[in-house]
Amino acid sequence: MTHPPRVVVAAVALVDDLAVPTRLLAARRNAPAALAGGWEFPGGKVEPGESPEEAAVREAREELGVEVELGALIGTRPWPLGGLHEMWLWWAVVRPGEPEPQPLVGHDEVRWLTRATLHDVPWLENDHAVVRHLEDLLVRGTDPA
Ligand SMILES: Nc1nc2c([nH]c(=O)n2[C@H]2C[C@H](O)[C@@H](COP(=O)(O)OP(=O)(O)OP(=O)(O)O)O2)c(=O)[nH]1
Repeated sequence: MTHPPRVVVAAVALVDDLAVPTRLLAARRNAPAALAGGWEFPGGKVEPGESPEEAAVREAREELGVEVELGALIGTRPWPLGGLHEMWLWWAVVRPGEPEPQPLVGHDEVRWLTRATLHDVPWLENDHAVVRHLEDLLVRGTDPA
């Protein structure tokens, strides 16, 4: 039996520094109801005629109001998100001179997490594998007391 191809989602693991990432931006979804309140990586579906990289940059602009620079892809293949979607995820940083990321569209809060606080928010179920993967890659930064 064949299955329809998964919908491709492009997203960013926005960090403070590509070489030495110590904090990661998580965003809390405000819709749809089934996902609202869950934390995720800013991103969304790749549109026709767009590369996944272009989609990741566009979604960061639309959702957070910032221009980002992409780093390396995280993992060697897309991360499965349940049976319907798969997610390409890039390291990324906010470009110099840009404002702080804001929850403009799709989210009602954004929060910088460190390795120590990475699991303090309820990540979407489908993101648990990639979040565990990132835990090993985030450098232990100093948390505010
Ligand atoms: N952006 C993003 N989506 C995720 C993550 N984890 C996860 O399961 N998803 C799911 C939720 C959605 O079903 C799908 C992404 O769709 P979306 O609703 O964010 O896409 P979009 O911005 O293009 O929205 P729309 O215009 O189609 O409504 O992937 C994640 O970490 N980031």
